[in-house]
Amino acid sequence: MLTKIWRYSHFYLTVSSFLFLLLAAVTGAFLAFKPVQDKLQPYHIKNSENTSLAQVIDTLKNKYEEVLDLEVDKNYFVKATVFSMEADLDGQFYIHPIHGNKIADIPPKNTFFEFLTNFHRSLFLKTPGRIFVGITSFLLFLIAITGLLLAIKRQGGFLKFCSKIVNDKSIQYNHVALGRILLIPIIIIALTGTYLSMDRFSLLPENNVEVIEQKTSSQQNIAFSEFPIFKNTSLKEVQKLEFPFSSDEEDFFILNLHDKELKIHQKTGDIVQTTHYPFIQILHTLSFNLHTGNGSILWSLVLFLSSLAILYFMYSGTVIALKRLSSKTKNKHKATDANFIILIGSENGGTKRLAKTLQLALLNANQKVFLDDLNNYSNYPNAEQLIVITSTYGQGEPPNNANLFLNKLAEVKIHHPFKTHVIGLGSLSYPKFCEFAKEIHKQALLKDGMTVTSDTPLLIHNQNYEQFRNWVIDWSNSLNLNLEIPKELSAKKKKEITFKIIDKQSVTDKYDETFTLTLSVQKRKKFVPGDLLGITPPNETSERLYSIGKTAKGDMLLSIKKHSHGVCSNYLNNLKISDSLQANIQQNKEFHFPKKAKHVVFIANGTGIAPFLGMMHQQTKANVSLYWGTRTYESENLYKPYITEALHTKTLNNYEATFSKEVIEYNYVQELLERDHKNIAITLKNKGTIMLCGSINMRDDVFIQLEKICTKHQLHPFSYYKDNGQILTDCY
Ligand SMILES: Cc1cc2nc3c(=O)[nH]c(=O)nc-3n(C[C@H](O)[C@H](O)[C@H](O)COP(=O)(O)O)c2cc1C
Repeated sequence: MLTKIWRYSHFYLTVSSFLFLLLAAVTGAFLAFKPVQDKLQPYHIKNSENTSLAQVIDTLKNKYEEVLDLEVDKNYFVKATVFSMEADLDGQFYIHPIHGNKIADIPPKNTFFEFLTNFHRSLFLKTPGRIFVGITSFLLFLIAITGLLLAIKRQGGFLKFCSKIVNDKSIQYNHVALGRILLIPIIIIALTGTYLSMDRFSLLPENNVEVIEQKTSSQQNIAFSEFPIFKNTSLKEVQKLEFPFSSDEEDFFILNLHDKELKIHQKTGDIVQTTHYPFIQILHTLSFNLHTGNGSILWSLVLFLSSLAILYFMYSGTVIALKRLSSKTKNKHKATDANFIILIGSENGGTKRLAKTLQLALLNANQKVFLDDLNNYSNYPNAEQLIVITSTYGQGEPPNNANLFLNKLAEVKIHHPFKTHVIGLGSLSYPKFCEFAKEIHKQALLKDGMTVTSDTPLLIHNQNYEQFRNWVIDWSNSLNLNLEIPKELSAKKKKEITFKIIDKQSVTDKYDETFTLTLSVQKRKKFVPGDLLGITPPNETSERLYSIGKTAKGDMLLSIKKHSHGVCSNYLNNLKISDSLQANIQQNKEFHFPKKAKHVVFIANGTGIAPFLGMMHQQTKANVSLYWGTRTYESENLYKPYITEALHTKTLNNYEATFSKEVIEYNYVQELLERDHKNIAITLKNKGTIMLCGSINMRDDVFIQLEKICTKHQLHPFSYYKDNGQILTDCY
């Protein structure tokens, strides 16, 4: 519920301030260069900020006939106002603080920055504009805070806020990851902007000024340059020094420091009055400097990046919001009339898109279907089929529109039984893959009236539409519905390219047939081992994905197990040398060889070895071990040439194989890992990477073994290395 409030607040606050925020961020980005421009003036004398005030006064008094005042700006450039008979040494100009010479005239204000500053402050609308800008600043503060709360929720709690964000390549990832870096500067910009506006409109409480009168202690006249206060004050502490108007004792030096103003007796050097600035004034200066970057190039750079980030957040936020809005639910039939009920758990709309495809297909087949959020679960008197489709978030938690479902499920009695199917959408990058769907499936099995037909829910990684579509086809066929469901979810057709088969090797043992295809890529299209090749066999609609390997010559290598009824594997097996093949290359950056790691361990079973065969040739720097599980000695022959060559060229340092159908000591890779626990522990400890490719079962067994190794060697918990990006998987 709270998340919903934050999300809506975040959304509506941004919408309401959109235009002003846009203008403020664009102008703010340009204005961030003002401190740089200021600092690039030639008046800056390095280290002069430590020069004592006494030294400067002495120099000026000797050099000019009369000195009126002295000012030190944020960049420690020193301005003096003097009287002189020489025309060009009269008035206010920049001086060298050590020898007092004039270095430059005060330049006229930069019209570009003047213009931008006015626009940024008031949009040229005078007082109403200033009010709008002030309110926008405050709204930006609220947007940043609600964004922070949402990011904390997304990460699974306050303590996990700084832990690694799983990069699912979504725009939401960029939104959160960038937000986490620049949130603090943005909050500072928003708060200081609000403060300056409030100050401008006198909305801040009045603070009493503290004035302390001091009695003069000495009667002795001393030279200015000997005044203790001048000797002990360096230029960097000074804002302004006004010289006495006349030699009359009633006229004093007025020295403005950063936190107080001092009245100094012009003969004795005694401080006769100290006025401490009110806190509000100090805060004003601080706010001004923080908001404008005044005096600091580094901070102005941060302000520039933050302004750009605000623009990016507005763009990415709009895309995220549009995605959510476009997946709003519309129903033609009522819940009480429908025979098909689709209930969804979705946070970002991906699940909804799949569910809506099914809803549309059922409507086109003249079926009464009702689609709703899992949280709205109730009684469905005419329901025959219930399809639950849900994603999982956080640490295996429900998405927002499904957090009440399990309680409702327990409460609502079912009067008319119906068949129930559970589909989970998740990502294998998370330790608790589709956990919420699994929980629903478990509860549904126990619920009277919900006839659950399969032992396990359908679990889908990365919103794989193909898998979902295949399920819909099987399900609708079993009901004799023959639904028409589109071949592709998005209208965008992936770009296919032509490959030529240049080699084929196969091995058959008594269990199965496995073969490799070497493909030459026309037009030398770029690919990296670990990318995926999407192949749709002729007269077929569904695409199959194969992990891509690479030969030493740079050709593409595929490793395929032939399934007796497998359409795609049979199609590929029937291809002959010189035949061509149409397919598309899909980048899979999460499974590329880690360029920086010094230790890498490859773990694979079956044809999962393919990407590693390519990766071995691509590297020379890391110490690489390959653990591979297969069935028989014969099956190893297919890959032997690649492995032998890599061992010879030392791009592979260690190779261990297990054979599950042979009578030997080690049958499965996880057993070899147990034996070689030290190698694994060293890899994890030295920030190395462990890459897994093969079956989900192998992955689960290997994970259990890796957990044990972490405990045995007193390393961090296994989840730490996963979160750290040291464990990469491509399992199916
Ligand atoms: C912050 C975050 C946490 C996630 N946590 C999990 C998780 O614990 N288990 C899982 O299987 N998937 C997890 N996922 C992946 C989503 O469930 C998956 O991307 C899903 O398709 C999103 O569907 P939706 O767009 O309908 O919300 C997470 C995604 C994000 C962004």
